[in-house]
Amino acid sequence: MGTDSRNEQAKIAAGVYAASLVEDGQKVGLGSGTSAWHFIRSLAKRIEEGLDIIAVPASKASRDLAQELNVPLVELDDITGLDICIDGADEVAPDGSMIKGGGANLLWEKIIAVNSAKMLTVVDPSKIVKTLGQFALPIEVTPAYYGTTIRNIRELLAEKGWEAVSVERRMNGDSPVITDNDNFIVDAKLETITDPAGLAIALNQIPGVVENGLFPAMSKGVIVGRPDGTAEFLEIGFDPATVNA
Ligand SMILES: O=C[C@H](O)[C@H](O)[C@H](O)COP(=O)(O)O
Repeated sequence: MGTDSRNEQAKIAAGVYAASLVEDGQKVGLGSGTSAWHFIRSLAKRIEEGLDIIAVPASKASRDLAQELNVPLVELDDITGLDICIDGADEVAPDGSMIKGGGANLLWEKIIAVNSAKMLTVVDPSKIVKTLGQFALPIEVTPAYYGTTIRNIRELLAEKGWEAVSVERRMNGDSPVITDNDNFIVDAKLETITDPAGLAIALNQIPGVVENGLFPAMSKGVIVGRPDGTAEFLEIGFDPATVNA
């Protein structure tokens, strides 16, 4: 089995495990990305079997998938918060801090995460890290004056001593990647991210930055799937060495 296919099997296992944790009557946040979509598929099967929940999607793609699978959707604005939200991550550290936005979704995801009583993360083992920062940090910015915003991001990082390797607008061939909110994504590759909370706050002070993909200490538990179809629930404070051993 190739690495991609092994990771896919692991993501399916994490999604199935996560869906088994959802309880009748809950209001559920549906994350985005390939791992979260496996969760949505598995949740849809449980709904077919009688599970009674309502859900809010964290991206247009997740909304489309949920609608196709007859998952009952409501507007977040019409309810007061969610019981649980299940989402993927590009990196997750032992304190529950994450980098998200590898698929250009982060703004709806963050709104949903902060309005959920509990956020759980579904990943394959490759996403578990000791310290965030191998993955370039996605930052959603307005198209208006994005070049100036990128310059301001570079200046902020230099000023704070957060060594940046590169800060670039994300492209898809010759076209900029456009988010669900018609914004651009800027990917900031840092040497390492030692202060996710401080960096997240500082980035959001820059006019033109809509939101960033740092989710500091937000996850309340990590479900790691494995290529053999098993999955493990990691409490926050887990030892990353045991995951990739
Ligand atoms: O923008 C995408 C989201 O933040 C995803 O949850 C994240 O990129 C992880 O996606 P995947 O499960 O496909 O690796």
